[in-house]
Amino acid sequence: MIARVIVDVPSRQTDRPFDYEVPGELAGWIEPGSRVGVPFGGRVVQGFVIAIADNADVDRSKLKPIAELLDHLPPLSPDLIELGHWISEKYCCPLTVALQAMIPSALKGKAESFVAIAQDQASDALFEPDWMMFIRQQGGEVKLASLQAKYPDAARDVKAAITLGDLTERAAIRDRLSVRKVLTVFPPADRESAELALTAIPARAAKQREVLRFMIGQEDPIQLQVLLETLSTTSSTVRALEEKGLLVIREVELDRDPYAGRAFRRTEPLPLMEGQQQVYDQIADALDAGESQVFLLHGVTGSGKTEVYLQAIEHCLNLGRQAIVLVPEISLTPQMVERFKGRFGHEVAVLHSRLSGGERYDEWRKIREKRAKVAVGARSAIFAPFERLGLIIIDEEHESSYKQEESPKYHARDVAVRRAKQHGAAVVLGSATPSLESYTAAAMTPASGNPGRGAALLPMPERVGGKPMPPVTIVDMREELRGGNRAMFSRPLYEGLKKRLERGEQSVLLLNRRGYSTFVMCRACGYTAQCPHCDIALTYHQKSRVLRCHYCGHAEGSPSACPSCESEHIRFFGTGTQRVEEELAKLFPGIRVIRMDVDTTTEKGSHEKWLTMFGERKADVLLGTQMVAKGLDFPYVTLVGVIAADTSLHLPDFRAAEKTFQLLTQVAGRAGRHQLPGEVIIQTYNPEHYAITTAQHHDYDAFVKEELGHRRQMAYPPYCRLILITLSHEQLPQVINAGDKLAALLRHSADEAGMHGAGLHGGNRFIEVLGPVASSIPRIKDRYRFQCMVKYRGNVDAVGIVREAVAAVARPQDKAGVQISVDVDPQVIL
Ligand SMILES: Nc1ncnc2c1ncn2[C@@H]1O[C@H](COP(=O)(O)OP(=O)(O)OP(=O)(O)O)[C@@H](O)[C@H]1O
Ligand SMILES: [Zn+2]
Ligand SMILES: [Zn+2]
Repeated sequence: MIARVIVDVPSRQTDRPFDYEVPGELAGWIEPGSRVGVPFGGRVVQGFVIAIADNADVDRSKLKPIAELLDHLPPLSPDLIELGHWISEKYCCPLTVALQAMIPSALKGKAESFVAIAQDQASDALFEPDWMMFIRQQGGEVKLASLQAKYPDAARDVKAAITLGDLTERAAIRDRLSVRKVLTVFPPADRESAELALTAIPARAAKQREVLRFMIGQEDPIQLQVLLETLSTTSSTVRALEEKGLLVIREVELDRDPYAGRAFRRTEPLPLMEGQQQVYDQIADALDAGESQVFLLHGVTGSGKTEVYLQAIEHCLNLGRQAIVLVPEISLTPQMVERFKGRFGHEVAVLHSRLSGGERYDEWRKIREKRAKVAVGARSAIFAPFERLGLIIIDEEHESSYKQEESPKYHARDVAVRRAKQHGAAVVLGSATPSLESYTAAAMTPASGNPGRGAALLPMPERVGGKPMPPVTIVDMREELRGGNRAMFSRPLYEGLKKRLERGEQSVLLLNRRGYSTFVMCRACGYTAQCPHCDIALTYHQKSRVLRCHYCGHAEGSPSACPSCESEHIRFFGTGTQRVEEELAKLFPGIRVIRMDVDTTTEKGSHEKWLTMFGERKADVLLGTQMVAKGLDFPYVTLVGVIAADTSLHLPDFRAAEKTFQLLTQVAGRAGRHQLPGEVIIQTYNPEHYAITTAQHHDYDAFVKEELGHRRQMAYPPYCRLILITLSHEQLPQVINAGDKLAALLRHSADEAGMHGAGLHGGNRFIEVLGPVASSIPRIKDRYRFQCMVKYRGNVDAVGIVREAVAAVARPQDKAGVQISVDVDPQVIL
């Protein structure tokens, strides 16, 4: 039997399967998806079996055997392997990179060396060195690392022993983490005879009696440590009972449950509102039909999308299938998790990056071992290893965080559609502000009947219970300035906050973080602190008083005088949110403010802590960045204020207006969701910009119409697709050279395909190559960066053209060569 293995050596030359012999004893265990250790280039590396074959492509006698099998259940299934091929093709990355992205990082093993005493080495206690005795004591084999640690002076002897063949060396893959096991005590199986034995225990062994009596009355096994603490006894007492055969102590696999000890109040399905019911029925029909179908659920904020998700999932589970729910990392708040745990209890596995590696691994195992039926998580939860997937929900589908920024640069939305096809599952993309890509795809297909290849649009234009959308006031900050107000709060926002304080209601304040970053500036000469390795300003961290670069991690102390003009008028601007907080305290003495930004939410569980506090009305204002804009549902929030709406409008990104509109609409949606009516105040310097005026009127359609006009004119998505190619090198001429070469190759291929050239944007099929130009951050980590952009439309294999051109320019063997990275459908263009 031959196994085709993809080795975990991500490079272009190794991006193909290698054949290995399956040793007889592993034949029954190895299957496609198995994780194995294989000899490769003189070491042992991890790999995935992607196929089993009878015959090898090469001379079979030359094949090496698989060294080891790493898990008893293969972590990947054939459908995930197929998905991996698709990702590697579509997003231009090695297959191993795509496969690695699908499994928890705990399973990214690394090789470890072991040394063993050779079979024919007889024991010679008199003359054997200590280290040899040590290996014998350990059962004949030890980790090389532990031998090195214990006998640092023996290196020469050990090496000699290996050369002579007295010791053999073996490599194996070790996982970063393993299953956590704890000693657990089991109650006596036969309680009657245990009662008898109890009477036979002598009175002086009172502790033993107490433990046994306790265990007889115990229904479930109990962790040894807990037992010892409960009865304040020692393990020798329990061991004594074990020796008498009265109790059993065994190692039991433990799940590191991040939500352990948390009681989630069970919720029942709510009777659906009419709008919800219509949407639900369509999704349920698709689930019943078991055919893959994509829906775009366009529901305004507070329209009750989550309840529709919950009931659709319930229907899916009743059909014996499983469901995945993706939510943006930032809104994967306890409030959100609670809603799913509250409905489906233990059947929910939660996967997000704030869990430790071990916790994430255990949640993943719950899915793998069929103990969980619903996975709620961020982007990578799309790979949850379910076998019969029925439903995939992507909440806030417009969020750019669904696109992974490092390789594999996949978009979870596109992967979801592909996975759903494999399983005959339904996909529900939900948003109050759908991305233009999804919306145009859905708008072209009718909501009922056969939706063909696109998505079916499911509108929910009204809030639950007919509650009105909150009125939005736009404040022109230029007018405020002309009127003599130079503060960061306009008069209407100041009045609004004051009123809320008087009434004991709550406010949410959003600071659009981008552009408001923290920096150091000299007031005398205008000097700003720059990273010496990247062409970008350093960020000031007030807590630690250091200047840090967000791209390369460079850190330095903050200067007390200007390095450029030696003036002492150098100012450190704290984070925008810190400044707002200070201002609030000045204006409203005694005001209780919760500030949520990167600085206050790094600690584990801090999100939860702040939101719980706010929910308990222990604060008047929740102030924060993007993270306060999404998903929150608090009944006493009656005012939402946006401090500066336009900081994101002028970014060099064709999606700037779309992102601004989405953010404003989302945050406005936090107000007046329950009994109390809400109000929204947006401060801006661009009051007539359509992204702001349409957000004011909650008018998604008007925004889309205007924005699509611009996109069509400039030939940007959704009117075409993009591939961004970034080249980098430490030497500027090298990057420029490689960039020119790459662009020339791309243009040549495009011409050959007969489709190159400007002015073709009107056609149904075109491909255009832009650049090379310097990236908008021209240098990161001492590497200069240039980029080319490929725009294309229609039935063109642009990815194929790019792949070939990149392969021709890049020399992967040459580590010092120009690095080229390809981003298909980029979300961030920097
Ligand atoms: N059928 C229903 N009957 C009564 N209340 C409901 C119903 N459906 C939802 N709700 C309530 O309405 C409120 C808003 O619902 P939900 O949070 O699901 O809206 P949403 O569309 O997800 O909003 P957003 O996009 O703003 O997060 C919640 O408090 C929810 O409990
Ligand atoms: Zn830097
Ligand atoms: Zn200066």
